[in-house]
Amino acid sequence: MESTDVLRSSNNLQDPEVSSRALVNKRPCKAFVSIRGVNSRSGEAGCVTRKTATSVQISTGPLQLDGVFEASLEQKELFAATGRPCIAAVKEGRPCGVLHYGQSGSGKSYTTSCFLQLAFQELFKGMSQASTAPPAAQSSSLSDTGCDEDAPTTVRISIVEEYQGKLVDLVDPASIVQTSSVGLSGHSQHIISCAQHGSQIVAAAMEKRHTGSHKLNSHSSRSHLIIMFHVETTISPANAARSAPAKTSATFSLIDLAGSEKLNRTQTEGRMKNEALHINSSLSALQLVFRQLANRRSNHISHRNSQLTMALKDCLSGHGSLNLVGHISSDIASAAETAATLKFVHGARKMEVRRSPASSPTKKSRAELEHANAQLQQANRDLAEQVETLKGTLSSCTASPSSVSSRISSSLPSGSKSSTAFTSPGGAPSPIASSVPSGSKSSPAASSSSASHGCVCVFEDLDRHIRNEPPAVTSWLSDSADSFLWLDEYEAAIQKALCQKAQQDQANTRICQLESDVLVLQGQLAQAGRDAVEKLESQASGFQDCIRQLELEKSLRQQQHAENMAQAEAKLAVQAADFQAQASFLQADTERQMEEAAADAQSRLNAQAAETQDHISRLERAAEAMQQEHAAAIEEAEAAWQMQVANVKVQAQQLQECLNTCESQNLSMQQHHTAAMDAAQSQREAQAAEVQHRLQLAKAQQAKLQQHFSAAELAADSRIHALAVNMAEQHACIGVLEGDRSHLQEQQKAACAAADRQQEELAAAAATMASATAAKVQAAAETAALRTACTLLQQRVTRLGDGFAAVTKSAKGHLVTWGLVHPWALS
Ligand SMILES: Nc1ncnc2c1ncn2[C@@H]1O[C@H](COP(=O)(O)OP(=O)(O)OP(=O)(O)O)[C@@H](O)[C@H]1O
Repeated sequence: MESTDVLRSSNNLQDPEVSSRALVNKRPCKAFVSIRGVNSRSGEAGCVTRKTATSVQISTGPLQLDGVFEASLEQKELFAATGRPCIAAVKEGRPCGVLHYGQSGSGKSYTTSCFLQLAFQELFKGMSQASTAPPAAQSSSLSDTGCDEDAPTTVRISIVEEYQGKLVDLVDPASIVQTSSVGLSGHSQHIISCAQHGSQIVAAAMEKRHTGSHKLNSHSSRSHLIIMFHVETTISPANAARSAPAKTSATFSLIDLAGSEKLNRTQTEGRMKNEALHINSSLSALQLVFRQLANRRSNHISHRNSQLTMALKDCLSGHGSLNLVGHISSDIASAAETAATLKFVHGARKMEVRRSPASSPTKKSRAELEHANAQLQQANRDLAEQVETLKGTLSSCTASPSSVSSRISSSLPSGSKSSTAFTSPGGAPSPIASSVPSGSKSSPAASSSSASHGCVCVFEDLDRHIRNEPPAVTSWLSDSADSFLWLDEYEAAIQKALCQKAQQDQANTRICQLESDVLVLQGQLAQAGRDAVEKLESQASGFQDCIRQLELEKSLRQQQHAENMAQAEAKLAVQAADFQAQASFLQADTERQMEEAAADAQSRLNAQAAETQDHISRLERAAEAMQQEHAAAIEEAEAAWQMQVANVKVQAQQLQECLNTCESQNLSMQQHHTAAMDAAQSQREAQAAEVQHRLQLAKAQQAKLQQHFSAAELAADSRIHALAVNMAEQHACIGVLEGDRSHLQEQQKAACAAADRQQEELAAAAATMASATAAKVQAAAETAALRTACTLLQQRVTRLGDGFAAVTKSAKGHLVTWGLVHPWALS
């Protein structure tokens, strides 16, 4: 269905009238996109691709739109689909708009500038087609610039920007642009006569537009640009015969929005950040209006939230229509912005124009009247300007006819400035010549010098002749054309003058018409004002009556209130007495009830006391049983405890015995060591004494021997001689003594060796004693360890005793808590 529509609309692109009708008859808003970046037809990857002529492919699937275009290839096609139908519609009197929306740097301003050139071409092409003037007049009305000055369509342009919440007229900055109930007002309007003229105005205005540079665009628009083409079309008589209005007027708005910006992507600061905030806020207001229009349940449309939405009001209400062009980039980095733009553009297709509130008779007629009044005032101003210009021209002609004549004569070829200028080729006086006063028949130059009223008379006569005998004048002019070429130019001048006069007449007629319209409107307004005043007066008198009635009602109600109060007081007194009686009755009743309750409570208490007693005895029995159980349990626990204590004691005794054994061992070791030491000492002393004794014996023997030797020597001396005999004997005796002495020496050596052995034995005994000492130390350490173990065991015994006491106590506590035993029973 959608694609068929689009096919049809693309066929209709060649026929603006048909497509414009379609545009108005269908949804008020159509959505298009222009993709920039990757060439989607080449199949390169991007966040969005062109699927068909009316759909795009995004990550979530295809998205249906009214047209999809490649920014780099299809600017003209985009204009043909969006701008051209609008221009055709606006010529039929229906307001239209093209809105360029998208992220910063997506190509909105670039496309808008292309659109402007194409729109100018389209506007003026349309004009020449619509013109009903004869071809000769058309060609003659084209000026040197190619501008069509006589076309039946008037195009006025206004260029306004919304910058930081303010509206600025970019063509005439002195104008104060405001919003009104019909959209924007107060902006200057400038008639454009041709595309070139329009381009010049736009170029001058664009220089004043606020722009700035940021990361995404070095020439970024900082304002929303609103270009309005106010188009007034005069419908030809043929059309008028079909009962169409003679004149239509509507506005075509071309809007280049500033780019929606994410501050972190553009990285703007200071003034530009502020601008971005304003831009985003007015874009939000626009999105809100679009959402409200798309939501059928929304009755209020917030056009007044921003100037931008007020500028679009015309297109989004009544018979208006809007073509929304979303500019997107297929660049992956811009995927989020592209998705947001597509969402907005696609959502806009659901919009519906609200006709009900706007078409309420009073509002509609008032808005229309205001609009018509504004248009008439503007037209009046324009016409007054034109009349002034024409008057100026005429007065200059009247004041110095010589200048006109001289202009005419200067435009004539030099050879033709003769007295035959106003005669026919055959010498016959031309109809013009015959009408020209005699003084002016010689030559234009002569006429300029001769008559002060010459030129005006010439024009008036010419006018009369042309009006009375146009065929004669035309045939005369055509006959003369070959021979007197200058007459062509003269004729052109005359034609031009006639045209100007006709324009003046037309303007005067239009002024009269407009003045009468204005008068009618003023009359209507005055009447409406009078009606309103009468209505207000009647309402005021109605209100007065109402007030009087209300006051009457108020006094009546006050009286009634006083009566009601008296009645209420009487009622209250009766009620108070009733209450008093009721209170005394209630008191007696309460006392009785209390007594009954007390008796009842007493009996219940007695029963409860008996029950409690019974319960107590039951509890006591239970407590006794519990106590017995508890005593048995305690006995059992104590027996277990005793056994445990006995075990521990046995262990302690064993340990003590072990300790005693160790100590006795230690003692015996000490005794053994002391005995060993004493034995060793006494043995050593005995040996030493024996050695000493033997030494003494040896010494005594040696002394004896010495004595004996001395006696022998003395005897020998005395017996020198005697001894000589006995010398051998003596020598033998000496040998024996020597043997004794060596024997004694050997004995001494043996005694020394025995003493050494004794010494070694003593050292061994000392070593034994040392090892015995070490064993004693070890035994002492073991004793200490045993003592520590004993202490620990004793502590454990103490702890176990404490634990047992705590367990017993808590068991008793539980018994008391559970009410199984009375505390006194435990105590
Ligand atoms: N279709 C296109 N072909 C070639 N160049 C383009 C095209 N569209 C945009 N550009 C270039 O890209 C740049 C940014 O474009 P433009 O200023 O139109 O973006 P913008 O959407 O209006 O941005 P902003 O919202 O910031 O004003 C300009 O230099 C413009 O010349």
